[in-house]
Amino acid sequence: MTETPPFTTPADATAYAKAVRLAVDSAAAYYADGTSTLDDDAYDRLVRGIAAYEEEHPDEVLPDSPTGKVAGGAVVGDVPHTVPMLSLDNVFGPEQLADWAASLERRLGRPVTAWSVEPKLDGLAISARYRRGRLAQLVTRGDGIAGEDVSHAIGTVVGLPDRLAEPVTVELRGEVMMTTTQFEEACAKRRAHDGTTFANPRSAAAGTLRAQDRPYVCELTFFGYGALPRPDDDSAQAARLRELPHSQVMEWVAAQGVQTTAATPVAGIVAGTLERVQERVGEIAAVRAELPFGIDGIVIKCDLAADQAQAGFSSRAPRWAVAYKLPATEKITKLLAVEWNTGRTGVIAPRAVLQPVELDGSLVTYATLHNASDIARRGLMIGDSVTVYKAGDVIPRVEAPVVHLRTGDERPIDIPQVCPSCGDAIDASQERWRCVRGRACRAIASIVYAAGRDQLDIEGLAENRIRQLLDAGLIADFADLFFLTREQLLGLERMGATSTDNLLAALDRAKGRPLSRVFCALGVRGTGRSMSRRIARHFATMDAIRAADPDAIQQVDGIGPEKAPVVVDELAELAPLIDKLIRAGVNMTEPGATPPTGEAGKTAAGEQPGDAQAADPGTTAALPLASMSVVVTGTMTGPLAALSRNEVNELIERAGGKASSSVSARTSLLVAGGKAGSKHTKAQQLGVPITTPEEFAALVAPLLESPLG
Ligand SMILES: NC(=O)c1ccc[n+]([C@@H]2O[C@H](COP(=O)([O-])OP(=O)(O)OC[C@H]3O[C@@H](n4cnc5c(N)ncnc54)[C@H](O)[C@@H]3O)[C@@H](O)[C@H]2O)c1
Ligand SMILES: [Zn+2]
Repeated sequence: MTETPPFTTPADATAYAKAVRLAVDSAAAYYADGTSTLDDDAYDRLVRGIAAYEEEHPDEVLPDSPTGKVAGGAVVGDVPHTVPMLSLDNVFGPEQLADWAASLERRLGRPVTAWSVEPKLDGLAISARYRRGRLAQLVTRGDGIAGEDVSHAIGTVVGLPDRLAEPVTVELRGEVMMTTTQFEEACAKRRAHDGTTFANPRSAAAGTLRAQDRPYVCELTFFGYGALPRPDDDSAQAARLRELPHSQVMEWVAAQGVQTTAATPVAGIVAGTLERVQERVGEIAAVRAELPFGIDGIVIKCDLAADQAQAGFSSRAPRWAVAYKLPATEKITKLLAVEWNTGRTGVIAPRAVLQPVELDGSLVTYATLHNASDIARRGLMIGDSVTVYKAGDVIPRVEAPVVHLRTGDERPIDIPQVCPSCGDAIDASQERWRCVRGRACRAIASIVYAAGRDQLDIEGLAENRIRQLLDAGLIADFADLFFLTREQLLGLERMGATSTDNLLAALDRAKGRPLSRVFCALGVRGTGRSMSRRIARHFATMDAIRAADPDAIQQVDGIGPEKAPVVVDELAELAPLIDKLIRAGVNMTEPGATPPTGEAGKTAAGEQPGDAQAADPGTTAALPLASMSVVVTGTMTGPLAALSRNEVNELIERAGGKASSSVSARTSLLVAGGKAGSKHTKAQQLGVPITTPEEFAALVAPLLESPLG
C-alpha cells in the first residue's frame, strides 16, 4: 500500500502548462483570503503531478512553476526577513518518515540524537519582532524572503503579549490562527455585518490578519514555535538562544509570557527514537478531533542546534524538519440533492446528499444541513461545489458553497411546503421546523423506538404488529399499549391465543423496567440512552425529573444551557403521555438511586448546585468503577456475551462508571473483546489500560448478578 495520495502526471507540455497555471492561481487565492477553487488535497496532488512531469522533462520546467518555492511562488512581500521563513517537506506515513530520517542521518553522517515532535498548527506563519522586550512589528511569511507588514493586528492576538518578561530584542516565530470559539465569534460578527461567514478557521485567520479597515474586530490566537536573535546580535543571550536545543528554546519562549502548545493536550515532546516519534504522532492524531483549534499534521524536527545547523536548508524548506500530514478533514465536493425527513419527534430536517468524498479516513455521502434558514443563510444551491468538514466522530457538515466554481447550472433547493411524511402543515415559527402534528406525525417510529431492546424491550412486538394496532385505531402512542385487552388483541388478524398471551406477558414485564429505560422510551429530543441513564440516576424518580427547571436539569453531566430548556419543554409536551404511563402502572423510579437532596416538589435545585451534584454520596465512591470513564469495543465473551452493548453500558453505570463511546486521553479503561479495531489501537497509542471482557466481568461481578430490569 502506498502512503502518498494518488496524483496524475500531466500527459504533455500543454497539460503541464495548464496545471502550473491552475496551481499558481489557486495558491494566490489560498494565501490571500482562502477562496481557492481546490481543496488542500487536490492542490497537493496537482503539485505532485507537476513535480513528476518536471522530473521527466527537466528542460521544460516553467519559470512560474510552484515546485521548490515557498507558498508556491504565489505571494510576495516588501519587508525582508532576517532569516528566510520557509515551508516544510511532507511525509504521509511511517515508512516515508523512516526514509526521510534515514536520508537526514546519511547527510549528517551520524544518528540524530533527539527529535522534537510538535503539532502542525493549521494557521499562517508570522514573525513577531520584539525590541527590548516590546512588540514592535508583525510580518507575514510572504514568499519566504520578504513578507507583508501586518502590525495593525497587534493587540488582537491572544498569546502574543505586548511585552516580554525580559527586555530582549528577539524575533518570535509561530502560527496565527483562530480557535473554534474565536471562529464562531468571527462568523457571528461577519454575519451581523454583511450576512456572510468565513469558510473555515484558517481562511478566517488569514483574512482577519490582513484586513485593515473592517468595522468589527476579530480575535486571533498565536502559538510560538521558534525564537531567533538578530543575526548581528553578539550578546551572550543571543549566543545562548542559538545553541540551545529547540525544546529548551520553547521553554524560554513560554517563560517570556508567550503562548506555546505546552499547555495543550498536544504539547511538544522530545523523543529519543523514531519509534517514540511515531507513537507521539499517533497520540496527537488521536486527540485531533477534540482540540479547540485546527492541526493538519505533526512537525518533526532535530532537537539539537548542532544537528539543525549541519543539516541546513533547501530553497523551500529546512532539511532538519518535516511535516507528517494527517488525512484531510475538509474537502470540496458536489451537493447532489437535499433530502427532507420528518424525525420521530416531528422535527423536519434537511440532509445533504453528496458526491462521495473521503474525509479523515472515511467515505462521506451525507452531511447535516441543520435547517432551512441555515440553507438560506449560506445561499446553497443543488449542484454547488461545497466544502464539507468531518473529523473523528463528529457528524459531517456542509460548511459553505464555493461560489466561484458555479457554472450557471445550479438550481435552487426545494424547500418543502408541507410535512414530507404526512402532508400536514409545517410549524416554521422556530428555526427548527416541525410537523404541526408533532410526535403523532411519526407515531409508528416513536412506538417502534419505545418498544426497542434498549428501551422498554417489549418482546414479540414487531413493526408490522404496531402498524396493525395503529391502523385498527387501538393505539395512538406507546402508552396505549398497556391498556390493550385480551379481546382486542384476539380480534386482530394473524393473532392467536398464544401470541396474545405472550404479548400481554411481555407488556407486563415492560412495565417494570427501570426509570432510565422508561425515560429513554419517551424519546426526549437530545437525550439518548446514556443521557437517559444519567438523568434517571440523578433524579431517581419521574416526579423529580418533572419538577426540575432548566437550572436543575443542567446539574446532570453533559446537559448544557442550550439543551436544558429543550428537555424541560419536551417534558411539558410529553406530559399527557407520561400521565398515561403512570395510570397504566409503569414503573417511574430508578433502582438504587436517591433523589437530589432538597428535592421537595418544586424546589429549584439550581440554588443548591453543590447538593444536587452530590446525588448519592458515599455509595458511588465505593463502587468498582467509581469516577472511571469506560469504553467497550469488539465482541463480548464470557459472562458478558449475552448482554447487548446498551446493557454493558448500563452495567458500567451501575458500577459507578461513565460509559463512553469514543476513546480519548480521558478514558480510564477500554474493555476490548474479539475483533476490536481502531478503538483498541487508539487506546494503545494513548496508554489507556485495556482489559478483556472476562477480566472486566470479574471486576464488576457483584453488579453483574443483579437483575437487569
Ligand atoms: N487549497 C489550495 O489551493 C492551496 C494552495 C496552496 C497551498 N495549500 C496548502 O498549503 C500547504 C502548503 O503550505 P505552506 O507552505 O504554507 O505550509 P506547509 O504545509 O508547507 O508547512 C509550513 C508551515 O507550517 C507551519 N507550522 C505549523 N506548526 C508548525 C511548527 N510546530 N513548527 C514549524 N512550522 C509550523 C508554519 O506556518 C510553516 O510556514 C499545502 O500542503 C496545501 O495543502 C493549499
Ligand atoms: Zn407530518
